Amino acid sequence: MIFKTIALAADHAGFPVKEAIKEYLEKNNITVKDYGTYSEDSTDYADYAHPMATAVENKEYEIGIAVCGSGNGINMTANKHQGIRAALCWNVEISEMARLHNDANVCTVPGRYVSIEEAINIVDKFVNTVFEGGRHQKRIEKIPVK
Ligand SMILES: O=C[C@H](O)[C@H](O)[C@H](O)COP(=O)(O)O
Repeated sequence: MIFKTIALAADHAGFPVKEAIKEYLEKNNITVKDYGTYSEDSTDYADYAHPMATAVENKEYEIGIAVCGSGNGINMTANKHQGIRAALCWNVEISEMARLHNDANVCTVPGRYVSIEEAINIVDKFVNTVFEGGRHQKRIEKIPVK
């Protein structure tokens, strides 16, 4: 895997998938910081997405992986951070493109719409794909609002 330190976040809808991802990453000797949530009790995705995104933005962790029901809420929240490029990765190909073309540093997964196996495959592709650079470099540099 390219990345060795990963921050995790989820709401209640993403909790089971987040737990499976955490187990998978730890089995692969990745240093994981879990920003919660820690159960399926109803909660608010922004409370977990913001700390995860801050940690990635501050380079405490190389990338983030975040799960909510649709993936959208947690994705929107993470993308409010200047240093974050969060991509909604709903299949393996999109996950690969998010790294190849967008140098995404947060992978958001729609926990209610993918199986555990699909989620692991999405994450596996994300953490093993290198940004292509080249023409894509100047494009990602144009994303932030100055
Ligand atoms: O974008 C938001 C996420 O999909 C949430 O996980 C979802 O809205 C939670 O829904 P509920 O409160 O009905 O479990």
